[in-house]
Amino acid sequence: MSHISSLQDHDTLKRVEDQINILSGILEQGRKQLRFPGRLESKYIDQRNQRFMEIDHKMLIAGLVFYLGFSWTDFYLGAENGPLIFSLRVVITALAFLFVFWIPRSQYSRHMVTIAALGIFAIGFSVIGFIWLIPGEMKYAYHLGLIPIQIFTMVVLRLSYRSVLVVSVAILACYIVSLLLSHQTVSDPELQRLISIFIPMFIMFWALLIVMGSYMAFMMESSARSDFMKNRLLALEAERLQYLSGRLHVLSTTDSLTGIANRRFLEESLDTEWRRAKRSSMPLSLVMVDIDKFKDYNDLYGHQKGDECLRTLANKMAQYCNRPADLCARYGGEEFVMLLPETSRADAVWIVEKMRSAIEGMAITHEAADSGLVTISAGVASVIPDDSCTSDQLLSQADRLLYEAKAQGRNRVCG
Ligand SMILES: Nc1nc2c(ncn2[C@@H]2O[C@H](COP(=O)(O)OP(=O)(O)OP(=O)(O)O)[C@@H](O)[C@H]2O)c(=O)[nH]1
Repeated sequence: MSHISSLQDHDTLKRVEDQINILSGILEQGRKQLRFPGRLESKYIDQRNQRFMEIDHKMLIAGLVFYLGFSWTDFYLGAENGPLIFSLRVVITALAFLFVFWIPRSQYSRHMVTIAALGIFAIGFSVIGFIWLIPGEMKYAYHLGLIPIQIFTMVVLRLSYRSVLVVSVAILACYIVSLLLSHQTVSDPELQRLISIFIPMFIMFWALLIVMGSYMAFMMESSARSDFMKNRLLALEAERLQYLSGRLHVLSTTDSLTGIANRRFLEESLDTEWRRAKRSSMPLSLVMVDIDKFKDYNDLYGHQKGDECLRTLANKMAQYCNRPADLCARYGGEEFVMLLPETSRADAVWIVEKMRSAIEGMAITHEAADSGLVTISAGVASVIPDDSCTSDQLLSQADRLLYEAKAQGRNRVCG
């Protein structure tokens, strides 16, 4: 992993941990949350809208069908205004249907709950209008129509207690204003007495329903928000753990000095690639690389310069492992191993020879070496794995060939 990507990873972890701290802080306060800070609120609104679409959208459609279904009363009770009330009901239903299907697909979909609240208010307002249009005492039957609308408000908008409260109070307020403006009296004194008792009772029952409905919505919204926070916290904790386990895996498989794979990772990869090559009957090449006279280099230039040299060479060697399954690992000390799956001996020798020459070409001074420069020796072993051999034998063969390269005078590849 490069230094830059590890910095970016660290930023990711910090961002996740910051969010965990904010959420844990809110949860620890134990207060009921009705608005989250910043982007958390818009995430919650997205989730609430999704839920609204899954359940309440269908209820809106059912409610509208029910509203339209009551058109028979318009003709039955509306007398000469019957056709007008019916036409108004049809137009309002058609407009509402248009909104119900268009809003979720439009750019206003984020505000669907608010728009639904406005729609329910409009339906309630229309019933108050119909009360004005129904002649005589029959209009009182329409007062009852406001109660299903109140119940519908409480059910459909239950996840937004503000909407329940505002829509319910607004419809009730319009109803009371309409009563005050109409000053209607009926000729039968007995009926008038009944109505003068019925209306205040009706308003009281309605107000009670609003108080209960708003409280229920308040509890449901705060519990939905608390569930949202807990789920979000769990998701963030999972993200953090995933990051940390990934980081742990990188640390446990990376050589800390050079940043390339370590011996443990090489052994895991060798095992995997061995089995893969065996299945596909493809050649697997393994290269053992050793820096020439590295002890003298350390003695001459010091251990720190030696470390620097190891890093430079490791980087260079990694550049010759181009395919996704190729691997360059530090095997120990100044020894490296390259694993080249699906690569024949000839191809592997060709790659390693190019690498050896490139390292020599880097012209790193090494006064104790015959050439005066830092060089490498390498042994290349290849096999098409089967049951007659093991990966350890492949390693031993590469090691033997490396020593042959050393014996032949160093700065060469044997394969
Ligand atoms: N600076 C540094 N040196 C290391 C490290 N690991 C191993 N070495 C040194 O690498 C040297 C390896 O020396 P030898 O195995 O004797 O071989 P050589 O001097 O390279 O000689 P040949 O292999 O025969 O060419 C030792 O002096 C180790 O101390 C390391 O992490 N950093």
